[in-house]
Amino acid sequence: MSLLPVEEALTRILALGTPLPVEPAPLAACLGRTLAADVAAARVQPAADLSAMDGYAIRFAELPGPWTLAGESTPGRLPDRALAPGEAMRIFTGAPLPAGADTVVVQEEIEAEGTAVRLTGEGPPRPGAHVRPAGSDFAAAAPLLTAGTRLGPAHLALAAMGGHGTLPVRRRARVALLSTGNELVPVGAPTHGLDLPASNAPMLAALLAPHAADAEDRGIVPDRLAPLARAFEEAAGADVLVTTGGASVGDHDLVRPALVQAGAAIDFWRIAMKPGKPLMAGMLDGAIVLGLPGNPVSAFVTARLFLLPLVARMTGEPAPASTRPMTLAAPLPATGIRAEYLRGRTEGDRVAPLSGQDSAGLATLAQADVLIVRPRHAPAARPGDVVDVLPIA
Ligand SMILES: Nc1nc2c(c(=O)[nH]1)N[C@H]1C(S)=C(S)[C@@H](COP(=O)(O)OP(=O)(O)OC[C@H]3O[C@@H](n4cnc5c(N)ncnc54)[C@H](O)[C@@H]3O)O[C@H]1N2
Ligand code: MOO
Repeated sequence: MSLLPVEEALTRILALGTPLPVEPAPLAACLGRTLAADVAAARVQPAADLSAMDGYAIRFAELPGPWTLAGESTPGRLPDRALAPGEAMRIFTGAPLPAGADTVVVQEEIEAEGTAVRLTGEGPPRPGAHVRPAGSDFAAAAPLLTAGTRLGPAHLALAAMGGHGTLPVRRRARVALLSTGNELVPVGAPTHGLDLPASNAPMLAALLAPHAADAEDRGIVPDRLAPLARAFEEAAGADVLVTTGGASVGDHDLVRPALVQAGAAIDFWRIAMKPGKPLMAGMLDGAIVLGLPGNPVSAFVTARLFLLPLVARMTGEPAPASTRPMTLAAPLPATGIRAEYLRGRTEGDRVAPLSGQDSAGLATLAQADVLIVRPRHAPAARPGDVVDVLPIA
């Protein structure tokens, strides 16, 4: 039995995925997304010289006054007249300066009685004081955001102020999840006897969520060829079809034959890793198919290693964190023909494997914050040796 090395499996899976089209998405849907094209301002900000304070618009050269009151300026509309010599206009924060004015005196330094406006304080220190000049935030067509920016709240606000209600990002990936197995029952349903909650679907949906991928749970399919093939045909409209279970060599492991019956082209099956050996990849009617093992930990590890980088490539999002070196706090045995991904827990700058590495053990998975990556044919490792770890929490 030949098992594909992990690196080659990843290369072949990534080769199946092409970046999804760039489309305008509403700002509310863009938080955390990666901008797919440069964005320029569609307007000038501020659109005119605006007051930064509540007070009086004057000519700086006419200080220290006094002035005659000449109407008022409020935000959102231009004053209906210019400032004549010797005049001051009442003005509010965010309101445009009348033509002829160049400075604002704050109202705390003014005494106004009827139309007489008098300076009571020191007055503005320089021409242009308390004025936000037109275009001082950004000019028309100014570059606002560059492609590749991970969009945060401030970027979204800047885009909105720049006149944009949408931003160009790659379309989110639609990932159909199919759980296979006669023993499975929906999550949260009462279990009788040997019923098993289909825990892989919520786990995979949660893994996918930060990577701009929407999981569509297509439910549970029994281990029978015809219903499996039918479910695969129906799910093929998704960008990626992910199955869990039925991927191994048992008599009830029918995912591969059912995929073939549905018309899928299988790229590879079975890889040199533990857990995760029965991984399968292929194409079905334009959808990429990943057949993950049913064991919950095997499904988690293969999704982390192969599914997440695939959707990140398709959606234009950064690939999930890669490995980093760390010092081992406990010994590890030599590995064989499969690379091993052990649930580990870090403490300070050291990492230790958790006890109990069975592929079905979710309690251990929930305690782990990294996978300790051990290459194939690695010699035994001792405390103090450096190993690669992959963050999972
Ligand atoms: N003779 C051999 N037996 C097995 C081999 C092998 O090479 N030769 N490989 C083993 C390895 S490695 C793995 S991993 C498992 C995976 O097999 P399958 O992908 O066919 O998974 P199932 O048999 O359907 O299920 C395994 C296990 O996981 C439970 N399960 C299935 N689906 C879910 C789900 N959606 N949520 C939670 N748990 C699920 C299922 O009940 C089983 O207990 O095969 C070994 N066998
Ligand atoms: O490769 Mo399996 O995933 O060890 O249990």
